[in-house]
Amino acid sequence: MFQLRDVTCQFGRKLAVNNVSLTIPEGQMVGVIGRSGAGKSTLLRMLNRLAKSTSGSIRYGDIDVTALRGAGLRAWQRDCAMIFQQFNLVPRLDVLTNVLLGRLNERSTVMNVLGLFSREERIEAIAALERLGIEQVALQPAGTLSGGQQQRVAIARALMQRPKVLLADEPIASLDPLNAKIVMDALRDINEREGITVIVNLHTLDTARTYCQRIVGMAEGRVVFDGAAEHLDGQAVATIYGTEQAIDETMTSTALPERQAALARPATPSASLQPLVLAGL
Ligand SMILES: Nc1ncnc2c1ncn2[C@@H]1O[C@H](COP(=O)(O)OP(=O)(O)OP(=O)(O)O)[C@@H](O)[C@H]1O
Repeated sequence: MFQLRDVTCQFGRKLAVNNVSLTIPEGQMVGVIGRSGAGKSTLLRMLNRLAKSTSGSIRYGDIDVTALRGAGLRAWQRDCAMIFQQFNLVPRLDVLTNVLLGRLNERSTVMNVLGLFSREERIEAIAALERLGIEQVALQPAGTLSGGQQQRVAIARALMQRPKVLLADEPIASLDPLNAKIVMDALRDINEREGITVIVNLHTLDTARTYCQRIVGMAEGRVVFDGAAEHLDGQAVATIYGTEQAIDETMTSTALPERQAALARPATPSASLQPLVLAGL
């Protein structure tokens, strides 16, 4: 489990995250919400050490995350995968290679320099793509895919890391509601089936309510709400978003009419061997 004690991150005079203490048991799906600038991204980035805390302690089980360096830090960043709003794929490389890049940290430098991936690694990458319903695009350049497809590739790449924790920094902020639903369903499925802890920053309140067992609300760097979705009442929302006015949650809704929702369900993975053949297996 994660244990954060009095964690602070300061940029110059700006306190991006201010004295945050949280305990996150393994296997939870946690939504972090708050206004722009509340400190959500900085909090997530400190968890996998893309950002360094200024003070306080972050532990994951026996690991003192804040003290990690070198090989220990690389191992942690493999265990703690992250996906981003802008997908961060290599657009000119094909989808399969992008997914295989999730394995780079575990391989020898020679294998990496030669760009060699084993048959087992390729099969695992195809299986990850199948699970997300996009195995048919395995050999297309990643940059030619739609945003929703690209985010699914990013999730497949994260799965290749065999992570213990999946951090998602506004993964649906650039997607339309249909693709947002596909991506959030995939994150929920990974959380439920593998028991991987998922911590996801969200702008849309109703998405947090629908998908997250636990919601953490941030305002000006501090945690101002921490509880179950059903306890997120009007007063809590006003504290998080700093407004007395009721927020119209349907404005940013990811809820879909039933017909569109049916379209959003990933197709059953095809029994066809075509992607494997295409991938040279
Ligand atoms: N590298 C940085 N250097 C200076 N200031 C930063 C840096 N990163 C974040 N900040 C500042 O810290 C505060 C928190 O930023 P952060 O990106 O964590 O907020 P956020 O809640 O994720 O916002 P958004 O929803 O817009 O992404 C903001 O005021 C931001 O300008």
